Amino acid sequence: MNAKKIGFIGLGLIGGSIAKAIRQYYPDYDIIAFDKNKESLALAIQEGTIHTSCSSIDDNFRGCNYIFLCAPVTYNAAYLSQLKDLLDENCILTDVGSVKTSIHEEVIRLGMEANFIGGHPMAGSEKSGFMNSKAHLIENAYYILTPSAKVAEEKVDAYKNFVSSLKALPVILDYHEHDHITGTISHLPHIIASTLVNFVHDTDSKEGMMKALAAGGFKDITRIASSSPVMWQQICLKNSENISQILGEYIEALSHAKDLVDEGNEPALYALFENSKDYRNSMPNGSAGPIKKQFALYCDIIDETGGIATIATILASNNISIKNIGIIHNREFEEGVLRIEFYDEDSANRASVLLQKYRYVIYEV
Ligand SMILES: NC(=O)C1=CN([C@@H]2O[C@H](COP(=O)(O)OP(=O)(O)OC[C@H]3O[C@@H](n4cnc5c(N)ncnc54)[C@H](O)[C@@H]3O)[C@@H](O)[C@H]2O)C=CC1
Ligand SMILES: O=C(O)C(=O)Cc1ccc(O)cc1
Repeated sequence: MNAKKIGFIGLGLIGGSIAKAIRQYYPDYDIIAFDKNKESLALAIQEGTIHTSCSSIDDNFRGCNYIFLCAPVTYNAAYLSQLKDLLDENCILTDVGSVKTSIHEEVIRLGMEANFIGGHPMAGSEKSGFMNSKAHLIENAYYILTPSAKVAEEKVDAYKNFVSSLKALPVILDYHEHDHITGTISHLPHIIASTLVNFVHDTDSKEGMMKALAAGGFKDITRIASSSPVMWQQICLKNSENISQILGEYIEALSHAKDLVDEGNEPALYALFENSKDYRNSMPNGSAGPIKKQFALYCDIIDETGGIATIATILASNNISIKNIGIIHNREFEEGVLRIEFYDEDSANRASVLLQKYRYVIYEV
């Protein structure tokens, strides 16, 4: 296959991860990038992820087969006009933004539909920047494509195949539908997480007891409150209609929950938690989806020197690699447990069987 030229505008967590995946699967492709952060570009050159770092959207971008817009959503749309005269007829112009209607509207306004296929990898994290990017970030994750009305079928097929070749799972969606779906399953949860964290901050005592005692449940549902403020500011500005409507409906759901508490409505409160438990448990547990599945188990451990080393040795001598390991102290595990994270499900299952053989008590959460 002919080596292709790929351009990136924005080389942070997502741009960097896609560039690294391309470098891994297509080592001979020419990758060029522009980012306002010069240090990221220097690091990407040094690591061999990109060949050319650009100080603006300049002539280097001519002749690209693909151009990925990977900056926060407002900037992606703002850069389209600078790209217009640099695109070949065959170039596939795409973005990775979390909101799609606004960029499609700008593409239509500028007459760039024949080149544009919107994109959105449903993978990421609360971390940002090139230094946190990873070649396998999009692996097994759904990758939504929103083709423009006037883009040729062959371009859509080529892009779908390219996404699959990077081990992501392409899904075609209408861009309006995309913004309603992500408004509900991604944008609303981020707003809930951030307002909840701020609520604790604002209502906590001077001594910060709430902060000190915040348990696993609070931390689980607020992890994403640590995400990039500029990215989420721009998502809220660009998907405001959907988010406002969805927030309105969600506030009604919260208000209904308050009514049940005020009434002391036993059956309805039970049903609230039973329904959520059943539906949450029915969600696929594969690695695809916005939150990558973590393959972790929890293990009781006596707090003594060498305790962790013994477990690490048992696992290592059975060729099971540990991704992360650490002691957790919270209300669920009063005595403190060891949390061990693995790279895949098979390793987690083998570790569980093995450690139980050595009489460790294992919790799979
Ligand atoms: N973080 C996540 O989990 C996900 C983010 N996205 C989308 O991906 C896009 C990028 O997000 P991340 O990579 O997470 O953010 P990031 O903050 O890690 O990367 C953004 C990059 O764009 C650069 N940048 C910012 N403003 C710029 C400008 N005006 N000109 C040139 N470069 C500029 C930054 O220096 C940074 O390197 C956003 O549109 C976001 O909506 C999509 C899926 C997941
Ligand atoms: O960290 C997480 O779990 C996320 O939710 C990441 C994420 C953030 C923004 C997106 O548009 C898609 C995925």
